[in-house]
Amino acid sequence: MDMAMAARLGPLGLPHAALLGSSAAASTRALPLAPSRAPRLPYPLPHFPTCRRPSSSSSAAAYAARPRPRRGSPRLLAVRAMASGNPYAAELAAAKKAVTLAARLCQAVQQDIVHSGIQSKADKSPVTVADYGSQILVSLVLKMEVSSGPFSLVAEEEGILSAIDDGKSKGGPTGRHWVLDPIDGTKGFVRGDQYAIALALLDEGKVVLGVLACPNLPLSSISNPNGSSSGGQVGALFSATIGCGAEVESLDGSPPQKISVCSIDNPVNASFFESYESAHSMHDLTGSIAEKLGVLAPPVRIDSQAKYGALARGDGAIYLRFPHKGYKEKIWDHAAGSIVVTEAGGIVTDAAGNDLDFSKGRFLDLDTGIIATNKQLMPSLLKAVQDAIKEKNQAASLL
Ligand SMILES: Nc1ncnc2c1ncn2[C@@H]1O[C@H](COP(=O)(O)OS(=O)(=O)O)[C@@H](OP(=O)(O)O)[C@H]1O
Ligand SMILES: [Mg+2]
Repeated sequence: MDMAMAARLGPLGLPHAALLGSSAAASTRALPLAPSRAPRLPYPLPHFPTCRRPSSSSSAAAYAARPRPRRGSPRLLAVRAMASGNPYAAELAAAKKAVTLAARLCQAVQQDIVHSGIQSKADKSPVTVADYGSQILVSLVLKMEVSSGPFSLVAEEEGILSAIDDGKSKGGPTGRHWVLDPIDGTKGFVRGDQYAIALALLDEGKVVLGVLACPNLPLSSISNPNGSSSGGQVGALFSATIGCGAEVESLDGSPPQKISVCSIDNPVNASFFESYESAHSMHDLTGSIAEKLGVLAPPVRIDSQAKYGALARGDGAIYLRFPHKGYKEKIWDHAAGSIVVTEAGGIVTDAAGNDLDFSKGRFLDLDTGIIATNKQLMPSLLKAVQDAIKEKNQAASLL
């Protein structure tokens, strides 16, 4: 993000409110929800990964002429999984469908919340409807589309309704577990700002797939709002599968585009993302890290894992997250976002430079905070982080 753009972010500490098109009228569309007649679901056109498509023209012609089963059928998913060479292709397609559908529900509810001004009242029921509704939709779609083996879902919302009891799984180092945050960035959602539906798959303790639906994030870079090639389209779907790279497409189903983190190697040209809520990340510490590193641009504050998506496509160079003492990070707040960034060529670690370990159950066991950037900036970022933490601890010990 350049300095001119940073200066346009506005004086109220609400950079994304203006920049990211966060007014409900501009950024959300009232899309029709699923008809109640299950199991017919209004799926968007599926897109499939392109890890190893045939490259020669004759094999491409044979590929194009292959017998085509009914769109969306389990057999089609299996055939495409084999053709693409991506062992998680069926799961990826199902995950994209699931979060796209959940995003439609959330968009409709957010529009209602913002229009009715309900966010200022004590009544939390619309958020609850969207949260549980999102989880139920994702759970149902995954169960319908990915039938092999036992179904295990680690999700933010546990219990309450028997229909979402699937969210009670504890995760862990063995087997496959879906990891879901049905609305990540609830505060942003209620404010009418950024949020995400974040879904990942753990296989033997490793994140192998992640999808992030960001209904209010512009499809093109937020670092260059004037250079938009997507006609001001809002609503981005990020996805990544281990070893296959990361992609972004519109939530309306445009063809996926490969994405990669920025190649900035001088912190002077870097910008950094952090939590919108100061209760979720220590803005004084992140400010000190940025200063030590030599970052000149002010922080770009965005709710939810939309930050990981924006970082993965190079809208900014660095992501810093330092919760206040005692907070335990949950796996659903980072699983999808972290694989989108690493598959886009970035690095995600804790404050000590360790990889995030998603095999320990519902929580991440990590040192102090989470940082992400490209390979060029990571060594100096780690040093700045450690220096800033030391300085903060020394100052605290003097009190
Ligand atoms: N006290 C505290 N400290 C740190 N983190 C917390 C805390 N409380 C909640 N959370 C989790 O933060 C998730 C959203 O945080 P983000 O940083 O992504 O967004 S935000 O800018 O703060 O809104 C948020 O996600 P959702 O609960 O899904 O909205 C929480 O999982
Ligand atoms: Mg969350």
